[in-house]
Amino acid sequence: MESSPKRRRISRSPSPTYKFDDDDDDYVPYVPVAQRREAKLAKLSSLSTVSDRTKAKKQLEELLEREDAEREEERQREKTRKERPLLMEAQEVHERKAAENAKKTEVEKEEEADAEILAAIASRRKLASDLELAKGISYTDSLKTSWQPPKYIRERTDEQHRRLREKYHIIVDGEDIPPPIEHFSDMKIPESMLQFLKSKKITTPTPIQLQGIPTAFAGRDMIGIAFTGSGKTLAFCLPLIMLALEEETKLPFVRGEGPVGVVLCPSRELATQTYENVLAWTGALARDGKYPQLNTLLCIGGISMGEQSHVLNKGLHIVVATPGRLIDMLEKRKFTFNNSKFLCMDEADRMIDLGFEDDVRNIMSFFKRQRQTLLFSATMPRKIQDFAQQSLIKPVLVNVGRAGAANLDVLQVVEYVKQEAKMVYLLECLQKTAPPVIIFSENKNEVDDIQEYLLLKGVEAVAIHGSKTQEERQYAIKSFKSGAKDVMVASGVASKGLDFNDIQHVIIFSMPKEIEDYVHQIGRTGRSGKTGIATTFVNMTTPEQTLLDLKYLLMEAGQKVPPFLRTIEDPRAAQGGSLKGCPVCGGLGHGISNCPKLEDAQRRQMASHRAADDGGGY
Ligand SMILES: Nc1ncnc2c1ncn2[C@@H]1O[C@H](COP(=O)(O)OP(=O)(O)OP(=O)(O)O)[C@@H](O)[C@H]1O
Repeated sequence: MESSPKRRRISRSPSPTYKFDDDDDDYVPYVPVAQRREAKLAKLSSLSTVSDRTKAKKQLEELLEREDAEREEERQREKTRKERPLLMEAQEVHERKAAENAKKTEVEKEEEADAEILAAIASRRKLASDLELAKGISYTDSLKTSWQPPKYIRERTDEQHRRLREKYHIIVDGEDIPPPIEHFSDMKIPESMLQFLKSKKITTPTPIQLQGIPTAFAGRDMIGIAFTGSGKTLAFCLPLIMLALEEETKLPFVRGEGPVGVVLCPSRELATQTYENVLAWTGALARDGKYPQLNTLLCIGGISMGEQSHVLNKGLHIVVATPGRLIDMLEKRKFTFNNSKFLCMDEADRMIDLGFEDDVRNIMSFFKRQRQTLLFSATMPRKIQDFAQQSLIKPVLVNVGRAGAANLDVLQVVEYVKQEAKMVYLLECLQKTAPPVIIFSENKNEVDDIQEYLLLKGVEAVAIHGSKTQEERQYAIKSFKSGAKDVMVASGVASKGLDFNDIQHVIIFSMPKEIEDYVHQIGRTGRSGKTGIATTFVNMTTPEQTLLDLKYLLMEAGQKVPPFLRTIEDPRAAQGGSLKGCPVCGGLGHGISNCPKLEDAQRRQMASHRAADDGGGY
């Protein structure tokens, strides 16, 4: 007969982690109470003297009485537990919680509510491709590249890297962060590229470049946050160009092959601008004669792909795109991402924002191998950072200045101007500086009205907004960039990330509701180390919360706060609430529960659900 499993010893060499031996040394078998009593009595009878036996018997009786009393108590507790209705228990929990809550300060309550909303947002699906999500694929290591910093930089201590970052106000987070590099020449960039950058007055890396370029060259996923106009475009394009160069040099691309990577932008204008930069930089390399020509495709709505068929007829290295057209091209298999390994999202917060999220996921599904993913923006609220972090592999966060903070090279002036006086005052305002000037309005009709008014007054103005045709938008940008037109009137959406030379003055005709948009708009001036002015009109129609965000932003940037803004009270301060920045939009004047960005996002989401229900979709 087989021996009882309890007694069986498994005779194999012991594993270091698992114990197959059931004969545990610490094992204490259960002995019933009656048996224990008998054992104790037996022990008692073995005592030699009568007095010893009497004393021990008394002790034993006391012990047994105590044990009986304890058991009876436990039985009673169990009985009441079973008999008490669940509702009563729930009521008690509720009362206990209410009492605890009453003890909490307003700050704690607000923090708890914020944490709950954040947790709800964070529970969204991971930003990974549908394929990866479905198959449960997740990579654990960053992409390997052959690049490494020069030996003398590799030999520096962590403390030296830390001091350098501190000098440039760079905050980093992540594992094994590549070192910051203060000179382009130490980044192992081809000489012809260095010369070209020099000819464009780009001689020393900006803070986001000196930490961001080595990070990306090292193959690391990254979240890059830096002020408007601080040179983010070079920080993400250069790594892609170098990667493409390496691949092309190893084995030249032929028709149907490529691209190596893609830069995704939220607007056609921004994509066009980035594309032009990539063309200039790759052109500079090819002119050198030592490097091959890299081919770049601009993939945006509103332009005919036929125009670019010459690019598709060759091997393709880089694609700069907006999401919609890119998905269309990938679905039509004009090219594939089968061998692509680099994805960068410019203005990533906008891109990940509700609405674009599914497009991004869809685009990721076309990648067939591990990729390096970079996210860049001037404003990157904590919500997006948290969400994005889960989608990247060992990401490095490079943050230059508080996410969402304004560029300190912009002098911010806020003026109270009555609605009906705005147009007339605008003319006066235009006298403050020489052109070029950009005027922003949140409303397309207002953009048209302002342009018409300025044209009537003899001001050379062009206008750009979402309802203009692609030709009209291109004409406006071209004539403004070339200096043929002095003033550009633009809707907020069209403004993000556009880099115009030496804008002297930004006039915000209608203050955007979301403070992030304000930061992007004033960021069209004060670029690449130059200073600029931003004048913003506010009045009774501006929501008080927006004014509060503005007040705090001005205070943070050390700007003058006009008296009418100074008088606006923060309700959170009155309630003793917290004055931290909103984790969703970065605004300093409100908490998450009344964030305008969240409201807008929810509205957009509901609208898209409605459209989908109607069989529409977007
Ligand atoms: N290292 C540098 N030194 C001087 N100028 C630079 C440097 N890097 C970039 N620039 C210039 O600074 C300007 C702004 O750069 P870029 O458009 O990349 O800024 P950005 O950070 O992307 O801004 P935004 O957030 O508004 O998109 C460009 O005209 C660019 O040529």
